Amino acid sequence: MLDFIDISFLDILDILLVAILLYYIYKLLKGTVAINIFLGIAFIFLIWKITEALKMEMLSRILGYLLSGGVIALIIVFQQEIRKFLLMIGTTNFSSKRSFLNQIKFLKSEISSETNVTILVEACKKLSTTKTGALIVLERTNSLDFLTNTGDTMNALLNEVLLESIFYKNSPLHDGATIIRDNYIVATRVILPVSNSATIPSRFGLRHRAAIGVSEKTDAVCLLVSEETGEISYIKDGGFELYADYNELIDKLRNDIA
Ligand SMILES: Nc1ncnc2c1ncn2[C@@H]1O[C@H](COP(=O)(O)OP(=O)(O)OP(=O)(O)O)[C@@H](O)[C@H]1O
Repeated sequence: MLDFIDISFLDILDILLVAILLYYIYKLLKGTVAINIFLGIAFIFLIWKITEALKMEMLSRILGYLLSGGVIALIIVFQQEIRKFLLMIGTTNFSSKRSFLNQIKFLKSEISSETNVTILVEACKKLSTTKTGALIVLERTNSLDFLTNTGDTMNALLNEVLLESIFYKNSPLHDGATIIRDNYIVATRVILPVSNSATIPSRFGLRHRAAIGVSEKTDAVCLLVSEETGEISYIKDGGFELYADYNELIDKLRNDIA
């Protein structure tokens, strides 16, 4: 009687993989209009499965044709998202680049690969007191190469004065975002994808939307100094990470990029 509860290991694996797939799709579409299209399709799929189970031949066949024929339409509608999805999967380094580097640290003792978080926060504090706008993106496991190409590449060891001078208002490099990989500034004047999320309060402009955008599309985290208020924001996973003081911010950063 309880035959239907007979769940094998492969069933659990199947459910787990579908859950991971759905999570990635949700992460990709969160805050965009595409999420409504996705929910619409999921709803039609659910109805189709119910009509199939209830053996409602005609309706299930119509919905089946609609869904199978719609695959091509979906590829066209979601062209951008599919591209980003593949990029996200393709650039996810499951073995964690940093832990690998840490393991072979003894081979390159004089070169530090770990981001110096204190330098970052000290630079932001200085920029904050002068109300100088800044947008710093910290690469994690997803490669940001597709973004660095939109700006000027450089290869400079992270340095507080250098960071401050990049964002200095009259500097030719101050516009756009600066990308940090390990302990290096690898690009400046980078154009980030802007978030369309309707939940971002209207007082936040493009700088904040760009920081949220890149943290939605990739696993990068951002430090942002507002030109208007001098406030330092820490952005992660498409949202603001709150912190009580600078020490907590440093701890959070260390945790997230270690
Ligand atoms: N897509 C983008 N990618 C990277 N940087 C961007 C992007 N859009 C805007 N910026 C940066 O943000 C600056 C404009 O910020 P804006 O005033 O619109 O933002 P804000 O969120 O209100 O921040 P602030 O509080 O500093 O004013 C631009 O000069 C540019 O340097």
